[in-house]
Amino acid sequence: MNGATVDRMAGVDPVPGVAKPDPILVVDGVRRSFGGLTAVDVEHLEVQRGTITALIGPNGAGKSTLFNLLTGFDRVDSGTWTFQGKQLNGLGGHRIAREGMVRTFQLTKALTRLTVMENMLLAAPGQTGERILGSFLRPQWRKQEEANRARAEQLLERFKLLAKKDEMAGSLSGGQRKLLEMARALMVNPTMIMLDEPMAGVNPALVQSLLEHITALRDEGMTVLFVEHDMDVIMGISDWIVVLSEGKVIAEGRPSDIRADQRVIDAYLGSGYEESGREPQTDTGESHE
Ligand SMILES: Nc1ncnc2c1ncn2[C@@H]1O[C@H](COP(=O)(O)OP(=O)(O)OP(=O)(O)O)[C@@H](O)[C@H]1O
Repeated sequence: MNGATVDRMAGVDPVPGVAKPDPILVVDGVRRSFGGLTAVDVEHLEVQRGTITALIGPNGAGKSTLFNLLTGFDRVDSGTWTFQGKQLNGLGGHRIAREGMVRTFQLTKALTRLTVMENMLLAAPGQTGERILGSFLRPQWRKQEEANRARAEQLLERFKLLAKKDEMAGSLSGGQRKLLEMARALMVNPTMIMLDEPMAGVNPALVQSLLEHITALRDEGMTVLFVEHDMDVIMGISDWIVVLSEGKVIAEGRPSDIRADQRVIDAYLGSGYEESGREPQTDTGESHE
């Protein structure tokens, strides 16, 4: 399961902005400021199809903001990005999800007062607006609903949540909510999944299971981009790591490249990381998304 056992990035130089052989996502000149603060300033970034890529960096580096911009939950000040060759600027989150790029949130968005199944069905394609049409085309609508329910059951089974399908999402543990969040994201059958801190607040017993789910998605051909602070997780499953600091990509490479990169050690990992193999000293407080 370790990204290091197969080099999916063979021949790619560990240089910020480096071109990839088969990029699914290409970001150019994406900038976003809040008042006088430049939160994101990414000159060029490519994400290789079919890999697990980690986006790491200190608190406030701009990781969540970049996720929000690319997935249509915030607007860029300038810049463009393409997903599978299609420019996504200006599209909202639902449209972008329909293009095949979905994301999860740092603080899970599971609706606590709906059941697990209801949460899944809400994430299904065609949930917004199409119900009105559905009232005129009821048989098709019912067929769609049945297909959505079947897919939801399949995914809940995969994520070991099927037994909980009629329970309120609010009754799930933190880790189970993360699993539900992943299952929900998969309802639209995406090509790429972006996970914002999938391990935050997860009981260690479930971390391994989440890791296996993430690597399984990659092994089935999906592209995974994830933000995470846990260095063991990052180094263990990533094919490639992108390091953001003050909104800019300061390094990218394989885990072995990143571990040895002096700029990354200075900006994020801290001296002593290499010897101890420990997590960097960072506050992972979830004050915002
Ligand atoms: N809506 C907002 N309004 C004002 N400032 C914001 C907003 N969102 C983010 N910021 C600021 O932009 C910078 C980047 O924040 P962002 O949340 O993207 O960082 P991050 O790398 O995801 O951090 P963390 O690891 O703590 O989640 C921070 O200085 C943050 O305070």
